[in-house]
Amino acid sequence: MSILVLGAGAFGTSLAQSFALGGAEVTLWGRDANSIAAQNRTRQSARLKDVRFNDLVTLTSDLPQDLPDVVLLAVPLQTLRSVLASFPQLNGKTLVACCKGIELSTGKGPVSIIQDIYPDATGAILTGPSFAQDIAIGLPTALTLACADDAKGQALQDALKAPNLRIYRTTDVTGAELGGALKNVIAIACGAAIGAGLGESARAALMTRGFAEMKRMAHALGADRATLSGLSGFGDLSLTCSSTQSRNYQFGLALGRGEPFDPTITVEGAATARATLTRATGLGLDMPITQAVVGLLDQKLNLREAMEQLLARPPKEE
Ligand SMILES: NC(=O)C1=CN([C@@H]2O[C@H](COP(=O)(O)OP(=O)(O)OC[C@H]3O[C@@H](n4cnc5c(N)ncnc54)[C@H](O)[C@@H]3O)[C@@H](O)[C@H]2O)C=CC1
Ligand SMILES: O=C(CO)COP(=O)(O)O
Repeated sequence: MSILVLGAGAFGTSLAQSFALGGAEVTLWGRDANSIAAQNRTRQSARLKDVRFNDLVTLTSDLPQDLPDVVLLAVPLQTLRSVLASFPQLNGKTLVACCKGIELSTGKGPVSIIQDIYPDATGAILTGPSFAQDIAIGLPTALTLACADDAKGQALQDALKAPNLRIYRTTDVTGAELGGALKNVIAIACGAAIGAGLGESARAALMTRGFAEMKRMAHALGADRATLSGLSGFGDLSLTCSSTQSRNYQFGLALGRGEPFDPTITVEGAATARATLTRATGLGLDMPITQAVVGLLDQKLNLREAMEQLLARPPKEE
């Protein structure tokens, strides 16, 4: 079995390492030729601590014409369309999105983006509660693989083997995409609440009511509510809203403390909050926490005002 991983950041590196440990020959492609050459020389990951590449991982910055059938796409969601478009040899392959978010310019998730560019490809998404550093050092992790065609999903599930990964399967692509995308927005809200000293009770309220927003949007877009209760939804929401390993949560903490945040760090929830709010407005959905996050990002609200707005909403049934 051979696999290509596009994107040699944290997540791409961890998946390459894990599937190599499972016996696959993995090509890990990164755009930065100098960094790839250095990692090839040292066999140490530049992105993850204490990770020495397995011998079955080949690093390259030069994508061959002839590609393996299974390609994992581990680049930030907002760059996915342009990365796909720059490699026409991806046409017809099984393309597995390993990114979380909603595209700002179209309101689409990663599998729809894949289908836009390569209608003949098989699109799927691998998502769920997983920190790259944990995966790369072999800690046990469970993920969701969503593919609309169940037979192809099953073949992919069989192919993607790693000793520390347990991969569950679903055909609900929309539900899996939305869970992974929207949990990052709620994690920013939770980080902001903790950063501003509003306390653990406030965080629990934001997580729970944030989950209600996630399910509301998923239902409106035809997803199965049960998917949202699984690894890709509730599972990832609970991890991301409670761990300082999460960059979305860290970004929220900085917002809440009024501190700057390194703009080069991948924080998918920021663009996704804006894309989600636009989509929700179009669908006539009430998503007050997402709206508050966008207000904070756009500096139209401060944290006290955002909390006051949420608390002053008319009473309703849970
Ligand atoms: N880091 C983690 O623990 C996890 C990350 N993810 C998801 O994986 C996706 C990627 O995130 P990370 O690997 O963590 O981010 P990262 O910031 O560590 O790496 C992103 C990689 O994408 C590359 N990249 C950025 N723009 C590019 C472009 N235009 N063309 C080619 N390459 C480009 C960068 O050079 C970098 O190597 C995100 O959607 C994230 O939500 C999912 C689960 C866990
Ligand atoms: O998606 C993740 C955990 O499942 C990683 O979260 P961050 O992108 O917030 O670091």
